Amino acid sequence: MSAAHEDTSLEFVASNLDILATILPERLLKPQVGIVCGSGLSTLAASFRERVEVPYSSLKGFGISTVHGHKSALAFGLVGPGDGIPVVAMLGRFHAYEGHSLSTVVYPIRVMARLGVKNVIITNAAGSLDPALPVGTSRLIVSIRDHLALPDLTGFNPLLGPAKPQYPRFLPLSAAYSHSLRRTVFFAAHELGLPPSALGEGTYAWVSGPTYESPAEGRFLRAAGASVVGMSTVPEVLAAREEGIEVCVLSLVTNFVVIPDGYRSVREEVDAELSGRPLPPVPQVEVSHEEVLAIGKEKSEVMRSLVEKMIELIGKNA
Ligand SMILES: O=P(O)(O)O[C@@H]1C[C@H](O)[C@@H](CO)O1
Ligand code: HPA
Repeated sequence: MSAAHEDTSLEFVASNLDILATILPERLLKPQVGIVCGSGLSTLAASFRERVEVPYSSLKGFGISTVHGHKSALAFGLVGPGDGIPVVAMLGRFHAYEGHSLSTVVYPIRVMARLGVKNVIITNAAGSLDPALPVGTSRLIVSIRDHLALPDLTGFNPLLGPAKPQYPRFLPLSAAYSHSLRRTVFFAAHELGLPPSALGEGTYAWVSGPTYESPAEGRFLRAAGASVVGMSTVPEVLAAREEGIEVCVLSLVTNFVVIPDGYRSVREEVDAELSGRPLPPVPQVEVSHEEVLAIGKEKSEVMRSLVEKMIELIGKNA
C-alpha cells in the first residue's frame, strides 16, 4: 500500500465546488458542520431536511467505498429548529485497507474544509478493549478524547510529504479532539435524557485492518491505554486538524476485542480435566463485519439523535 505522498487530488477541489454549485440550492452550499458516517451509520443523515444526495462518482478526486455498510455519496441538508443549520455528511468513508491512498481517505475532509465546514463529527464502529465497556446496552457510545495510532508512528501518516505553505509542517495533536465539542456531546446526551451509562470517554486505537485484532494485539492496545479500536477515523482527524476544523469523534461500540478471563492455558485445562475437576468453558468472541453492521443498525437511532442534538447546540453557540 502506498503512503500518502502524491496528493494530486487537491487540484480537483475547485471544480467540485463548481459542480456542487450547479446541483445544490444556495442555502445548502455552505455547510457549517460535517459528519462522517461510520460502518452501518449512514442513517445519521436520514432526517436531514431538504436533503440532496450527491454520488461520489459525480465529483472529482473521490474514490468509491467498497465496504458493506458504506454508501458512496455526500448528503447535504438542514438540521435543527427554525431555518436549520446547513450540514454535509459523508455517507461512506474510504479506508486504507481497501487499497485507497491516505490522500484519498482524507480527501472528502479537505473538500468539506473548502465548503466552509468548521466542525466535524466523525463516527465509527469500534471494538471494545475495555472489559468494563459492555457492548450494546450501556456505554454504547464512546466520545473520543485521544488516539493511539501505531500506523502514524511507524510511517503510515496521511500528512507525510513535502511541506505545503498553507499547512503547518509539524501539526500538534495535544488538543486534537475539541474540548468544547466534547463538552457539547455530554450536554447533548443530558438534553436527550440519555442515562450516564450510555456515553463514555476514551482513547481510540487506529489499526490498518482489514484483519481484526488477535487476542494478544487487543491486550497490547489495551495495556497501551486505548479503550476502543477501529480501522478508520484517525487519518480524517489529522486532515481536519490540518485544515483548522474542530473535531469530535463518536465511536459506537459494536463488539468485544478484549474479554475478561479470555485467556487460559490449555495445560491448565487438560490438567483440571485429568484430575476430574474440569474447568468451565472460557467465553469466546469472534467478531464479524455482519455483527458490526447489525449492532450499528440497532443502535444508529441513539447515535443519530445525539449527532442531531449536538448540531443544534453547535448552532446555538455559534
Ligand atoms: O468505517 P468504520 O471505522 O466505522 O468501520 C469499522 C472498521 C472497519 O472498516 C469495519 C470492520 O467491521 O468497521
Ligand atoms: O473489533 C474491531 N477491530 C477493529 N475495527 C473494528 N470495527 C468494529 N469492530 C472492530
